[in-house]
Order: sequence, then C-alpha cells, then structure tokens
Amino acid sequence: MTIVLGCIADDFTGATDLAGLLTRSGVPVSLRIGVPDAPPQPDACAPFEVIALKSRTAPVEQAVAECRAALAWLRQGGAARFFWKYCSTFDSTAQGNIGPVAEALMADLGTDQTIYCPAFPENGRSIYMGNLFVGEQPLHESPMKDHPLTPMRDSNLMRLLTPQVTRPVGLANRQAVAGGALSARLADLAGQGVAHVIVDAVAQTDLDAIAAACYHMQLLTGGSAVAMPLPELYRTAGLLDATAEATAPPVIGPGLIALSGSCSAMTRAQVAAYAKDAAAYRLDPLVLAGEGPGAARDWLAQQVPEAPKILYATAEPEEVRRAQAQLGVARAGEVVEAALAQLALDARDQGVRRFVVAGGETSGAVTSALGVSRLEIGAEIAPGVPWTYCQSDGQDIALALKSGNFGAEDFFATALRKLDAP
Ligand SMILES: Nc1ncnc2c1ncn2[C@@H]1O[C@H](COP(=O)(O)OP(=O)(O)OP(=O)(O)O)[C@@H](O)[C@H]1O
Ligand SMILES: O=C(O)[C@@H](O)C(=O)CO
Repeated sequence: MTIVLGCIADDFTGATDLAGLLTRSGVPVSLRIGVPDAPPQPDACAPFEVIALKSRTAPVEQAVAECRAALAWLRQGGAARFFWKYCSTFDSTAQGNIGPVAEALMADLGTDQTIYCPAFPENGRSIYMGNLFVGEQPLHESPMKDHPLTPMRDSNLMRLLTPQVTRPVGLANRQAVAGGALSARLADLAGQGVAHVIVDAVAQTDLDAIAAACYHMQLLTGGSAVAMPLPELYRTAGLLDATAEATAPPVIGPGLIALSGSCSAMTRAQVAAYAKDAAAYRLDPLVLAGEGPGAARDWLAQQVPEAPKILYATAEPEEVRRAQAQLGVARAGEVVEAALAQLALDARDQGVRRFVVAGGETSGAVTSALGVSRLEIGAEIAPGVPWTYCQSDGQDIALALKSGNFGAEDFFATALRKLDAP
C-alpha cells in the first residue's frame, strides 16, 4: 500500500503516542523502530507509517542525518506528505534539533513553509500567543523546568525556535485559528518570507481547524494531537480509502514488569502509587555507575515472573541533580538507561511478556535491547499511550511505552489490567 503520511518521531513514547491517536480513526498504522535497512515493500506498508527514532537529545548533525534517512525511506514508499513529531512540551536541549530537522526536511522536500503545533489539549498542553502551557502553568513554571535531559526554562515557542533555525519564525495566533483566518495568515506570512509558523491551539476544535487548513502541506510538525484529524481529511480528499482490518491481539503470557526511568512529576506519583502494592526496587545512578546493575539483576532473579513488580530510577529533582553533579548529565542518564535495558532482557529471559515502560529515552533503550523492529498498535490505555505488540527473541510480547507526564496516578495497574480487558 502506498504511504499517505510518513511520520518521523524523535522518541519512542512519542511514536506510540502518534500511532495510537492516528489509529483512533480506524486507519491502518504501522510503527517501525528506526529506519528499516531494507527498502519499503509496497505490500508491507501501511498508509500511515511512523518511524521511531531516539534523536531528541542527539547532536544536531546526527538528528538531521537520521531524520533525512527516515524521510528518504518514507518517500521511497510513496509518501508525499510528512509529519515531524516532537514532544507536546517542545522538549529540546540548548542545542535543540527540532528546528534544524524541520529545516533539513523542508530543504529535501523543496517546501518553503511549515507549522509548529505541539498543543495536546486532552493532555493539558495548549498554546496561546506562542506560549506553551502545561495545564494552567506556563511551560517554564511546570515540572518540565526540572527535566533531567531537557529542562524547559522558557515557554515562548518563538524564542525557543528562532535560535534553532536560519529562516524567519512567525505566529498564527488563536484569533486567526478560531476565526477561520489561518490559511490567509499563513499566506500573508509566506509573502513576508516566514518559513516557520508557530500556531496557537487551546482546544481540539482549534486543532481540527489547523489540520483542515494545513493537511495539504508537504511537511507538518508538532505533537500527536494536530495529526489526529488528518486521516478523515485525507479520506474526504480522496487520498485514502483503507480501513484497518480488525485483528485479534496475540495471546500474551502472564509474566509482567514495570520499568521506569522517567523522573517526570506524573511518573513520580505513578511509581509511588504502584510501589504500594508491587514489589519495588529503586535504582541509584551512583551505584549503577560504580558497581553496575548486578544487585538489581539479583533482586529481579528472586521475583516471581507473574507477580507485580517495578524497577525504577525515578527520583525527585534534587536527587537527579545530585547524581548529575557527580556523574554528568549524559552519564547519569546512560547508566540508568543501560541498567533498565539489561533488566528488561533479564525479565524476558525469565518469562516476562508484559512490559510497562515509563519515559521516552528509557523506552528507546528498552525496546532496542529487546531487539524489536516493528510494533502493532493495540488498545489505548490513556490518551497518547496504547498497548503495542511485537516479538522479542521469537516470543510475543506486549509493551506499553508511557510518556513521562501521561496517564493517571494508577497508570501502571490500569495498563496491566487493560491488557486482558481492553
Ligand atoms: N535518578 C536519576 N538521576 C539522573 N538521571 C536519571 C535518573 N533517573 C532517570 N534518569 C534519566 O532521565 C532521563 C529521563 O528521560 P525519559 O525520556 O526516559 O523520561 P521522560 O522525559 O519523563 O519521558 P518522555 O520523554 O516520554 O516524556 C533518562 O535518560 C533516564 O536515564
Ligand atoms: O508529545 C508528547 O508529550 C509525547 O508523545 C512525547 O513525545 C513524550 O516523550
């Protein structure tokens, strides 16, 4: 099948978030882990293809190269429209790659304008006058200010994006979006040479209006929610006639585990809630850096595969800062990711088949260690978090990859319950 929309996501939880929201419309969606080595086979492609990268904190050159390779693969599969998915909290490092990737994709596609819309109202992310809010807080006052890898200290998307790009940045504000004037505003900005347009959105109706005005653009960028209306728009425009076949999910063995490397505020509450009833082991980056994950692996080896358990490095901001001060930001993250990846492998070899993983970077490390290349999208657990199915070492497994701030406080228990009763 020809690819109708080719999507590139900068982390794994973001990729499952996007794939899950697109799946709501009943279109076939395929999620690949990394750019496939083999060229796309038309009979093995879905109209919506999502390629998951682990490029959010990668240096600009590396992120650009990976995203251009993903674009080339998707174009080979027939895609003419593309979506660059980054975080709904616009997570990027000081040398952020959101803008450079967008500019590189625009250059490859020969297009002069794109939009930036990370808003996700269902999960409390909104944009007003170019400023991003998390719930009622501006981004820079929200818990995202303490993120271990991408602390967000400014809420203004124009100020965040401008240093990342070479061409002018502009704003299409809520008045233009809600007043039906977005297309005119984009044309006006294009006339002024504005290549990068931040678009306000505070409600799903705004996102519907944005998608309707922009679905024809070669490149759209944003969070998952602005992509959600695209399948229906493509259907109406005659670009898409496929509907996903209803297939029964594979039967998944009962062994289960939760692994958390996210230090986001919601994950901290979720870990605390789950640890009340599950066996829990806390990973300390300083111990991991000195002694490796041996003690955690021994602990895991003592656990019953079918019993609820969680291994987590999730910690309060002061503890994260303490580990980073001793190890450096990158090494602190790496030892945790490497340990959780090893523990996932151990768990699989012990017979665990149900994995709930919190954190995008963490999910990237775990999924890669499990040797997964493609995910089937299953039932949604919470907005932006579906169950997914894949094979690891020839075994059917289920993975729920949870973005740091998504899901309610009882997420881990809810996820595992919903696997059997969606
Ligand atoms: N105690 C800790 N000290 C220092 N770094 C930590 C600690 N615990 C986890 N980390 C690192 O913090 C990073 C958290 O990023 P991750 O993407 O996994 O979570 P998240 O940002 O909350 O999730 P998402 O991107 O999906 O919203 C990882 O690199 C992880 O290894
Ligand atoms: O957009 C979001 O918030 C998530 O899909 C994500 O990217 C978290 O890493």
